[in-house]
Amino acid sequence: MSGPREDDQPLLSVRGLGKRYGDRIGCRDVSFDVWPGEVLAIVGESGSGKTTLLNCISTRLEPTTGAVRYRLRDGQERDLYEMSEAERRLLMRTDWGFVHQNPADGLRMSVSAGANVGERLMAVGQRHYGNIRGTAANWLERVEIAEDRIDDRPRDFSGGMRQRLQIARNLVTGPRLVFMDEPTGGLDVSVQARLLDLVRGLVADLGLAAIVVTHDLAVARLLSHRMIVMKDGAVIEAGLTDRVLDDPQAPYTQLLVSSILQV
Ligand SMILES: Nc1ncnc2c1ncn2[C@@H]1O[C@H](COP(=O)(O)OP(=O)(O)OP(=O)(O)O)[C@@H](O)[C@H]1O
Repeated sequence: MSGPREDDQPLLSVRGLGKRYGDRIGCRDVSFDVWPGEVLAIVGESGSGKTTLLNCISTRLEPTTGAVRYRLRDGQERDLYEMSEAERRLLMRTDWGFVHQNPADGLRMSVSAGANVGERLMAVGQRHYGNIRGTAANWLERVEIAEDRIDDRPRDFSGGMRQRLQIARNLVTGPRLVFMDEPTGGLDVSVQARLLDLVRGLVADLGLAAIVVTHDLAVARLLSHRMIVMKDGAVIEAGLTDRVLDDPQAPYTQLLVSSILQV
């Protein structure tokens, strides 16, 4: 799959990004671009620095070195770490989504499914109760949650339903970029397959850009246009997903790919 490039400027540009935890390296000298409508996968084994990188580019963790630039809706490009805290918070609310591996981290477990989706609309200024509930109901349907569950709480949902609800909560405000941290981790294989299909369809329909962290090459294959492979905090290979998986260049990537094929 090749990424749509209807736009000639990247949405997000990461340059020379590094994060140290004391003497320990989280990630180092990472550079890449994400284009509008493109899905980028960050893959690598446990401890390779994927989560550190995702947190640094989504402003959840301040990098030690480097820059992350983001192109706003008005076309202006801004360095995320030169923005004020208030500007960053606004961006996170209006332009970005963040799908956690554990839905409990991204949902309010004790309020209804409808409210979980609806309160995000209120956070961006919508006030009309009927419209908010209507939009929430519509989004629940889009993520295949039955209409009669709208007043149920996510703590009474299955793992797959919770994850689909978290996705609806993130997409309802029409973000341009969504970060996903192992979005299918911890789910049964059949549930994973269905969720991946759903995410793939939604991302394509909405023309969303997404950055997906996964240790699972099958997830990268299914969702992403392009991927970067990390080892010991550094990017050791990057390219179109099909190219990297079908013809890996770095010995480490060859090992990763062949170990999956043997399973
Ligand atoms: N808060 C922290 N304090 C110290 N070291 C950390 C911290 N968080 C991560 N690290 C270290 O940074 C390196 C990268 O970790 P990171 O969690 O980013 O990897 P990962 O690829 O996301 O792994 P996993 O798939 O297991 O989540 C590891 O050596 C890890 O021990």
